[in-house]
Amino acid sequence: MNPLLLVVNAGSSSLKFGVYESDGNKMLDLTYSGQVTGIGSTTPHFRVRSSDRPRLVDRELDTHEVSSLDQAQALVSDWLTQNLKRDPDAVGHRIVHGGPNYHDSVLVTPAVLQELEGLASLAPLHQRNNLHPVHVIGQRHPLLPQVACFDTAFHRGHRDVVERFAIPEHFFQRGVRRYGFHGLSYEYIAGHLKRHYPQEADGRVIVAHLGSGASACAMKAGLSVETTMGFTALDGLPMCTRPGRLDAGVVLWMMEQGMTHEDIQHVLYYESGLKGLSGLTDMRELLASDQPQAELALAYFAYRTAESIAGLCVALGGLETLVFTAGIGENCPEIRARVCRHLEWLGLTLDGQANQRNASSIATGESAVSVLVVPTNEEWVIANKTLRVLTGA
Ligand SMILES: Nc1ncnc2c1ncn2[C@@H]1O[C@H](COP(=O)(O)OP(=O)(O)O)[C@@H](O)[C@H]1O
Ligand SMILES: CC(=O)OP(=O)(O)O
Ligand SMILES: [Mg+2]
Repeated sequence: MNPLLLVVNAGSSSLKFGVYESDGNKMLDLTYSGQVTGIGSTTPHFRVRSSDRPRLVDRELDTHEVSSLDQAQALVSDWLTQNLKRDPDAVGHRIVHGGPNYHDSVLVTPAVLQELEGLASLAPLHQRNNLHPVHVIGQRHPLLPQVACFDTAFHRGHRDVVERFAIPEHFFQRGVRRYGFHGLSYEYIAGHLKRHYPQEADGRVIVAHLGSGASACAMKAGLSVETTMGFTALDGLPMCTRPGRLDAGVVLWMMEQGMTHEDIQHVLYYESGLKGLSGLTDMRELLASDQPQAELALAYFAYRTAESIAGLCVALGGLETLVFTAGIGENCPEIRARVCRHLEWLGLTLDGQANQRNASSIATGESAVSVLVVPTNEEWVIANKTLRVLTGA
């Protein structure tokens, strides 16, 4: 029988999953893909599509039904138990932080699990949530292979000037480095460009992954050469509840005011970014609001995102292709337009109608930079990596 793979991708506001059948060498069919989105928001939603039914499940949830990722995991686990005709042969997980030692996906062993748990404080929104299903599945099915696929792996191998912080060397030796995240998404985009836009893929590309967490990555020949996130998933672009780049002096000031580590962590991971500026977390709510704070949050998000994209141009010596992806990047013409307006000095001009339609190519014919909208698919990358670890290929 063909191996069946389950993929679990826990983001900061969503839980996505996929069930894939493979022939042992390559992926054949996506049996189910599903997601619980808007976790912790006022509009959580559960969707599942199968190969023949695009809306197998399409259910709005009550806020209290899934106010946490734990509840979302229980919901998905119950659904899979009721609907999968047989147990999967392996499970692939998105694990946000791989630390200094993991350059590629690995089979989870008790030692690997222990090391990954040790990184939890570097990704408080994600790591424990990512590892929770590994534990639960491991307890129920101790012989089932589970594979950890890292957000950080795609960025390993950066040059020293990119990977280092300008602080004393011993911190670097102890793992204080710019790791970068969203690597599974960037790897998907790199593969997509190679297949569908081979000429662009060979050139100077920046990918803006704008979801609940947001970052951007400069790529040359499909490889990451620079990215905006660093030691943790706090740095770089502003996000739904994280500030993005922040003067470290602000954290020192908070400590001086008597705030505890926990208080500061909470402010930086749950209360900042769009929410800090406007009180609203979801981009759709912001766009619908007529409050001046909502306008400030939108303007800040677009300005700082464009500013970071401009910074990444230094790593590439210019820019030929800009790709928008993830929840906001794929679905939000207003934000793409605002970001691109800040980049017009690059010779970039957007085709307003194509942008409004979420078309796959949204720059004008005269634009010096081509602008693409590519739906990301981290689950597909995880499924392929899981299969490779299983087969030792
Ligand atoms: N149609 C839309 N218009 C604008 N923003 C959207 C739309 N759909 C989703 N989003 C935004 O995308 C975000 C989720 O992106 P996603 O990449 O799924 O996040 P994550 O994987 O980090 O949980 C939401 O917080 C919301 O702000
Ligand atoms: C790393 C990160 O921020 O991930 P997400 O966008 O899924 O929250
Ligand atoms: Mg995500």
